[in-house]
Parts: sequence; structure tokens; C-alpha cells
Amino acid sequence: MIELINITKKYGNFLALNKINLTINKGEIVGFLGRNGAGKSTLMNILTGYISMSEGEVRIHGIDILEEPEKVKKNIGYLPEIPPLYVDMTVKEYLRFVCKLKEVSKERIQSEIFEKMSFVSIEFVQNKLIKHLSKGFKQRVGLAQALIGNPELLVLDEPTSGLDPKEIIEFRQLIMDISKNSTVILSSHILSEVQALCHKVMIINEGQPLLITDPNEYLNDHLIIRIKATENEIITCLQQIPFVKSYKKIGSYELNTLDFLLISEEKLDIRETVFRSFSHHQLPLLMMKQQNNHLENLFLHATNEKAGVKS
Ligand SMILES: Nc1ncnc2c1ncn2[C@@H]1O[C@H](COP(=O)(O)OP(=O)(O)OP(=O)(O)O)[C@@H](O)[C@H]1O
Repeated sequence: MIELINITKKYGNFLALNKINLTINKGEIVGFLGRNGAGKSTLMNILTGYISMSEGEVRIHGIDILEEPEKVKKNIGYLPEIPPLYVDMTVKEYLRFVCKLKEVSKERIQSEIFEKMSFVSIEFVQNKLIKHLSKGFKQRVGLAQALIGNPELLVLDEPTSGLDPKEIIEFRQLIMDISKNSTVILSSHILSEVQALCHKVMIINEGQPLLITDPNEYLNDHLIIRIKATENEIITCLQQIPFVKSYKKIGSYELNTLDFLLISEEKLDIRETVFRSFSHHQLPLLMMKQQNNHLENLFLHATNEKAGVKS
């Protein structure tokens, strides 16, 4: 378990973080979401012991990070926004160097390097100089170095920033795989990314926190469906589906079909019921997708409030 207790950070008179409290359980993926300059990197640097806080405590498995920094740091893998890569080394040389820094035993070094290279799929660039790698591969090398020593906590500062869409999808999958064995904390500007990956989200705005314990809480109550039927047929069917609070025709985006937005009674997942009802009426359901603006609304509210904008 990781506990952040009343973390406050001042740079001179400037309050960068104000009383951050957060408990993270083993295996959770937690996202720090905020605009540029919100305080995400500051919080990550405090968590990993790179900078000290002005007030508060970080406890990792009950151990205070300031009391036993070396012991705690050994259990943390960190991928900062700019990965700490030695670009004139080859990938393998660099990972060997990191193994030595992290005091991986001599007998383990070879297998540790190959295990991590294979996990992030960089074996075939192992003898290339890091400076000759693409942004995506550099980021994979950065992730491999963070994973060396199998830390229980992995801290990733904007891990997908600057990657192309395919790399982003692959990197997210890697993060989900890592979370099977480690706790992951990541920061991001991207709402959908945080929503897709994280069990908990902390929105940070000008150092002020807003904790959301379940970013997907409202994911299932807004549903968009596409039916191959007339408006009357669809409405007749919708009126018989239990737990549909309201519905609205959105338009027609495919020949002989109509799209509708359904809102269910609070937090209810009605996808199966909807599927069965249209099937029962022999009306083809061609598409069904969830629509969720909940996190976006909270984010806009949190960030606008501080800026004095009415939301
Ligand atoms: N060493 C420092 N001295 C003074 N102010 C700092 C220092 N480091 C950060 N700040 C300020 O603290 C605030 C938070 O910065 P931080 O880098 O933590 O934000 P961030 O959310 O990570 O932003 P980004 O997404 O741009 O990296 C910013 O206003 C920044 O200018």
C-alpha cells in the first residue's frame, strides 16, 4: 500500500502542491490528470524521492520514504517525462549499466536484461545506439530501465506523450500487463487514456487535488445504438425496455438505420437488456457504444473553478 499524507510543496513562496492525500492499493493503476504546470511532475518527483516535500509524508508499505530512502527507492521504477537515457550507449549497454546501478546480482544481469527487452519488444534493437532510435523505441528503453529489478511500484510521467497512435495502444497494453504484478502511477493530459487505464484518478489543478475513486462509474448509463428499423418500430421497442430513463433520436448515419441515445436509470448497465429486446422484436442492432462525459465534466469543472470561470 502507498500512502500520500498531506503532501504540500512550496517553491519559495509558490504553492505547487496543496495537501495531497491518497491511498493506493497493490495492483491499482492510478492516474494524475492535469494541465501543464498543474503539479503532476512535482508530485511524482516527491513520490520517487527525487525532491523533498515541504510538508507531509510518503509511506510505501508502511515505510517513510525520508526515513529509509534507499530501501524504498529500490522498490520504485521511474520513467520521468524525459527518460534518463545515455544516448551514446547501445540499448544493451545501457540496461547493463542500469542493472549495476540497481544492484542486480551479477548472475542475474544477463537474464534480467533479456527478460525486460523481451517484455517491451526491443530485442532486435539491442545493439543499436540509443540516439539512433525512434521516440517510441526510446520510450520502450525508458520503460525497460524502470522495470529492472521488478519494482513493486512503477511511476510513469506522461508515458505516451509524443508517441504515434499505434505506439500509444501498444504502450497502454504494456502498462496493463505491468499492473498484473506492480502498482502503477501515471500522469497524463489525456482524459480518455486515464479513463481507459486507471482505477483511480486524481485531477490536479494548480496544486489542488480532486480525487475520483471510479472514473468509469457512469460509463454504462449513456448508450448510443444504431438500429435498422423505422422510427416507430424503434420507439415501440424502447418503450418496453426496463430501466431506460430517456431516449433521443440522434440521426441517420447509414442507409435505413437510425441512431438513438439512451440514458438508463443511474449507473445501470442496460446493454444486455437492450440487445435482447431488439433481438426479440427482430430489429437488427448494428452498433452499440458507451458515451461518457463524466470525467471530462469533472475535469473541466475542477480546472475552470480555480480559473474563476463559471461552469
Ligand atoms: N524547481 C522549481 N522551481 C520553481 N517552480 C517550479 C519548479 N519546478 C516546478 N515549478 C513550478 O511548479 C508548478 C508545477 O510544475 P510541474 O512540473 O510539477 O507541473 P506538471 O503538471 O508536471 O506540468 P507538465 O505537464 O507541463 O510537466 C509549475 O508552475 C512550475 O512552473
